[in-house]
Amino acid sequence: MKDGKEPAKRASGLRPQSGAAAGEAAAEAGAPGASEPRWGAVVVAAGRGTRMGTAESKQFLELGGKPLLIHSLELLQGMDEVAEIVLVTGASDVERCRDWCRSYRLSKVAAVLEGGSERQHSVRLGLRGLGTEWALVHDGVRPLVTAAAVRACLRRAEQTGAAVLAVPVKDTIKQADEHGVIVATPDRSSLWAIQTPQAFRRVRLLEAHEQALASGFLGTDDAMAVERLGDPVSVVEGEYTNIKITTPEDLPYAEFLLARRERGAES
Ligand SMILES: Nc1ccn([C@@H]2O[C@H](COP(=O)(O)OP(=O)(O)OP(=O)(O)O)[C@@H](O)[C@H]2O)c(=O)n1
Ligand SMILES: C[C@](O)(CO)[C@H](O)COP(=O)(O)O
Repeated sequence: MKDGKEPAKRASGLRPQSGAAAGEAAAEAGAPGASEPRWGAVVVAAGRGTRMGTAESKQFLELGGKPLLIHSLELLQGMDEVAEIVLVTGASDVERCRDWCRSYRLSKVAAVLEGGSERQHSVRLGLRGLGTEWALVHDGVRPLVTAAAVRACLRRAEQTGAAVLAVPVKDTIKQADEHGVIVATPDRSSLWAIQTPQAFRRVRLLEAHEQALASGFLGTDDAMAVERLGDPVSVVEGEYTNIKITTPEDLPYAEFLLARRERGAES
């Protein structure tokens, strides 16, 4: 992986027309949906998965018979709101990701780009590859997000400018000092566990990430970059099943949730 400060390399055209260009063409032609907001998606998959500890990066491990990453790409591919997708991955994985995009017929994937050393850098590089007014950012390791949840997040962002999926915290949360002694118990009623997608006006999010880079700020999600500019970011209640595959026990749980979903039980 290269350092995030270098410019993003645009792929040599998995899909020739950018979402913005496609939207303009549709508007000119008076096509249905021409006036709908056109979303671009950055799917980040350039992490090393150190907490998972597998030789293969977790985003490429098999889930339900296909690489884990493909699940959320297929979901976004199927959503009318999404005009184009930029996939960001590690330097040595770009070619196999391009191959998968072709074989899984992910025609909305306009580019597969090389990411940066931190999630924040990967997002910024991905945003530079999009041409849409609105941008959502999704972790490639959250394969179980549903279209209903994504849609709710996008709709709220269109109303407020910025929105993220989240679920209310179920446990009591404690803050402990360096000796492991509790120092505070924040009021759980205002605490949310934050997920992706996170949705914004693309130019504002890019500006937020560029300012974060310039000032050496490193956040663990995209909202943090926007919050520090003073912009309000809304939380949209999502689903507890939208788990991030992070540690080994997450994978069999995801298999269970996927199988249950495929049997037609609740999501
Ligand atoms: N330099 C990075 C780091 C992370 N990510 C992506 O950001 C998402 C969330 O990150 P996380 O779960 O922390 O993934 P890893 O960084 O791979 O995991 P770990 O922290 O255990 O190494 C993942 O889809 C991951 O691939 C990325 O694109 N570029
Ligand atoms: C963005 C995120 O998914 C929100 O929960 C998360 O913060 C990214 O992963 P990490 O484990 O914090 O690196």
